[in-house]
Amino acid sequence: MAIKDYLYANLMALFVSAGLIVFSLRYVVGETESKFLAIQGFEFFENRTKLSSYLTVIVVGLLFVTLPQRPKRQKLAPGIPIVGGSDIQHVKQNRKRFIHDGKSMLAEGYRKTKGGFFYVPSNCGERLMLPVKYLEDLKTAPIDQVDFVATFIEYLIFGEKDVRGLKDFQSADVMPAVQREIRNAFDAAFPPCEDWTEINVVERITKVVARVSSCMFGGIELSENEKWVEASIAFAIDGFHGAQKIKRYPHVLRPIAKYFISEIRSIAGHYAEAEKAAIPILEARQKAGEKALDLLYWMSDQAKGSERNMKFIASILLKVSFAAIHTSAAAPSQLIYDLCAMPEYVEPLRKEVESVLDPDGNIDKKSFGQLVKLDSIMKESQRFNPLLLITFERVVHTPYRLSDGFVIPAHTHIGVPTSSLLMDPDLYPDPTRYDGFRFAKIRTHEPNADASARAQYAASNPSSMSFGFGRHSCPGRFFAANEIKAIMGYLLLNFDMKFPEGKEKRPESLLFETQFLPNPTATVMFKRRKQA
Ligand code: HEM
Repeated sequence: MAIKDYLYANLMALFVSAGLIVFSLRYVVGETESKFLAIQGFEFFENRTKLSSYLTVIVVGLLFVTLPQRPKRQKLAPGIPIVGGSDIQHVKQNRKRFIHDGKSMLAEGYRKTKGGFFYVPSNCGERLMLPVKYLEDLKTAPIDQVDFVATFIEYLIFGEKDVRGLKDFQSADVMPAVQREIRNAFDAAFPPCEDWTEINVVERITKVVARVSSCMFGGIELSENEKWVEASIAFAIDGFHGAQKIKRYPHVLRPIAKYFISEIRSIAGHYAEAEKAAIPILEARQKAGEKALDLLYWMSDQAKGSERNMKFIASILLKVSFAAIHTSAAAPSQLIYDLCAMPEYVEPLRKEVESVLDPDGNIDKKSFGQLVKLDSIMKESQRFNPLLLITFERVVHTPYRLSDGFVIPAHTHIGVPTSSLLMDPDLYPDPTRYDGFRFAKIRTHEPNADASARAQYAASNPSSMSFGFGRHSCPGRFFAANEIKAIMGYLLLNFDMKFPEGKEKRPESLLFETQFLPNPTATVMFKRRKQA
């Protein structure tokens, strides 16, 4: 069976490899003249036998080295419906459809099964969508059986590293420095906006977020390092595009193919930039015995054994930026679009932010929790435009039995259809109505402290799955919540905004596989407010 799977999945690779072997063997016996190689001036290979031996060794080595990486064929659990039909023709069509229409496919599966099990075809096989009642069973499942890391094709490029420890980092302490940096970041990323000025929202807000997040990562020295900030933005983009390109290659060829993909080749440069930025900061602190409140200090302080290596710490910093920047930039971008479409929310939010400012014009540590309306509209904005349609994504490697006996077959991508849950009328009454203060009302009127806590932006629970759940739930969500509040607070107090004339429709989000991204080309007019 294993051999059959392997042949099936890597047929093309085997053809290519077999071709190369035949080619090299023919070379050994001297039946082929290589004019091409001669023209290209490969004098190095003066001896054809040598060349053929190299090729043979490379190809055979490649097959052996990559043999364990073969994809496993998936078996489907009996009786579970597949969105769009279960005959192979429809499944194949729907795998393609999922790339740009996954949201409605998930909604269909969720509606028809009333939140039960269903499969949704995708290019990583038929993904099994789980009812949320099983999250408790799975949240502590052994990592080698219910695997989080395997869901990220980017890890092929970046390598793996468990960064869960991040949840213990106290990000609230860096918020005063972060707020000072927000002013600098807007000055650098935004034009003066003395009059109405048209700005590409996603591009500029990503720059602001990258800089502000860098302040949390490594203080002002890191956030003012333009090369680092650029590298941290590009790392995620190259990682994403590189991963999309490498996915087109059979597993057996990926270890080689990655050297021919420009985005993946650029990644080495981003690591070098991370080292150039982080190592001098770490060294200076070590020399001076200096403590700091940022993530870099915290990581170096927590590092044990081989982790104490500065290059290693710099690489982790870059990987955290991958998880942090584009995710946190999406939220304010979507909220800006919402506020331009529903300007009636602007004044109440401004008033709330003004009411908690300290004499320096900052939001202090405790006051972030008092921004109930802002927190609420951030959550409502995320409910309508969740960054990820599916969360709690895992790969189940071996058959996994749930508490009621249902067995998830081996080699299955599982997940929760978050975008559909967020529109479930049993969880969110009148779900298609945008009610910016829906969660603020719950927090103000709900006597039950638990229900009130569940209505917070950073909550992670079976009805609020945007930050995942369980042992891999997003460790950066509390920082993200405060960072987005501080950025939106600054924007609300310092800018008026509106859609450009003739483009008043809220820009639609861009759907790609499981991602639902803020429209990357949309623009908004900004104008600086006159300070009283
Ligand atoms: C609004 C912004 C953000 C969103 C929507 C978001 C969403 C998520 C989601 C859905 C997961 C997977 C959880 C699961 O499958 O159970 C995750 C994991 C992760 N997030 Fe976030 N995230 C955000 C911001 C951040 C920030 C600011 C940081 C870092 C400072 C961060 C660091 C991480 C890390 C390191 C993981 C992997 C955790 C692990 O390996 O166990 N995220 N995030």
